[in-house]
Amino acid sequence: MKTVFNGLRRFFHRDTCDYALKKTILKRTRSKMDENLKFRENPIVMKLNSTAFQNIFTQEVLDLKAIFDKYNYELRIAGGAVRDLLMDQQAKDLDFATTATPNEMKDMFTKENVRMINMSGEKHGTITPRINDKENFEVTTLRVDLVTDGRHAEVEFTKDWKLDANRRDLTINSMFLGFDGSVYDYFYGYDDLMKRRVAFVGDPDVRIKEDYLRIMRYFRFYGRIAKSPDSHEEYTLRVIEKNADGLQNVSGERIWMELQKTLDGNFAGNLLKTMLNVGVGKYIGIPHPNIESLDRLLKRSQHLNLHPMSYLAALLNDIDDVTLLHCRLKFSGYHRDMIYFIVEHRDKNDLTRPLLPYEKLILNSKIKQKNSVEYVLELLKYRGDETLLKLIRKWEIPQFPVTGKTLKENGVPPGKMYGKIIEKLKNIWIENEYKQTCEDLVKLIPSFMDDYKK
Ligand SMILES: Nc1ccn([C@@H]2O[C@H](COP(=O)(O)OP(=O)(O)OP(=O)(O)O)[C@@H](O)[C@H]2O)c(=O)n1
Ligand SMILES: [Mg+2]
Repeated sequence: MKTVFNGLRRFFHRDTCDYALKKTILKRTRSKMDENLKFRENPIVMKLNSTAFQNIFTQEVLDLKAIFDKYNYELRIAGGAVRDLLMDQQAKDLDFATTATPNEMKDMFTKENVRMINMSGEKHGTITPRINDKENFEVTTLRVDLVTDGRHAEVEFTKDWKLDANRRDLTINSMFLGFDGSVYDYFYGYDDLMKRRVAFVGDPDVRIKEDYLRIMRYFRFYGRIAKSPDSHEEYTLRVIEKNADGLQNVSGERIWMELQKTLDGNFAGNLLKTMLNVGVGKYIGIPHPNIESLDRLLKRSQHLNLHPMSYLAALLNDIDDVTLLHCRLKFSGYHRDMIYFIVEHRDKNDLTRPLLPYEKLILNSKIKQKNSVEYVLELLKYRGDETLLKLIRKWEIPQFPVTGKTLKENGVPPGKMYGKIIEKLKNIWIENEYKQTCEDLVKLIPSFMDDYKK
């Protein structure tokens, strides 16, 4: 009760809260559950017994469960792993939910000599024990999100599994799995999963306002679950549209993490278009998307297993757009260089030696050769040029025969001249189709030295 009061007090002193958010908070503090939300009285919908399910029981998982049993706390697998196991996929990582509070867990693990790491999640209920000095597990106390600012939540712990399921984003992510294989499903997530339906738990408006990143998660899971590219529920899309501006306060890194997975999955192009249609672009660094160019890309190259960067590149009009997007999403160096590379070189043509521009890009690149080969392959996929793609895949990268040592042995003084002469020799060697040997090229050095001395 004290937590509720503190939450409310803090909330009413916050002038940044908008009206919709206030509504959300009042509703959750009053009834603790979304009003009028239909739920199953008897939540156990089935018993899992698949191989994927049996595979989760490593010694460490069993030892973790034994500790909770010893202290009489309930422990279940929550969220994503349940969803994946129900689709007969291996669970990537296991998130656990428990009736024990963080303090109770800390006491228990301390008594059992289990080390806990990364205590930063504690105020949201997450404790991370390291079992047998081998594996870390995130175990989170059942909770209700009281006050949310669209990114972070102030929480209250509960013993009610249904309330914890209610605060989760999508019905398919709101199930729990007992160690005996029982699947606990309060909000018809199992039915939705079977129907391949992606829906928020209860009112999408409430769920999204609790954490605007859920807009991006919706599209990611749509790609994972849905059978066809455009079977979104109209109401869900309208609510996303209404809330798209909430994404402006979500960090670029988190947005990019979700978007990258979406563009790596099914229906990437369609989902990107739907996102832009509902007005997400402006808030994720693509204020003026070139949809026609994306359509052309999809037509010529969709079957080539495009990299996420190609989809994004198609939407960008020029290098300035790339810079804007990078500033918003904070790409890694590898991704940043790839998207600059594609946009910079996508319009180049050479009809006499069509491979030449790509060979030059690889041989002259200032970035690691392995990366430049990957960028060129993606550029050709982007262009939909399957003939060149095959040729460049077969191309054996020739070794440039001149090195710094060669220059030194031929009397070039160390310093700036080295780089310039190497570059010049390399271009001549490329233009002559790599036929010249080191001896041939060395003969050209004196004339270049004269040029640079002038
Ligand atoms: N914004 C978010 C993030 C997470 N969750 C809940 O927390 C669970 C775990 O989150 P996370 O690990 O991020 O996603 P998963 O669903 O496990 O998917 P993945 O397989 O990608 O880990 C989700 O299933 C969901 O129940 C949520 O409700 N809202
Ligand atoms: Mg997960």
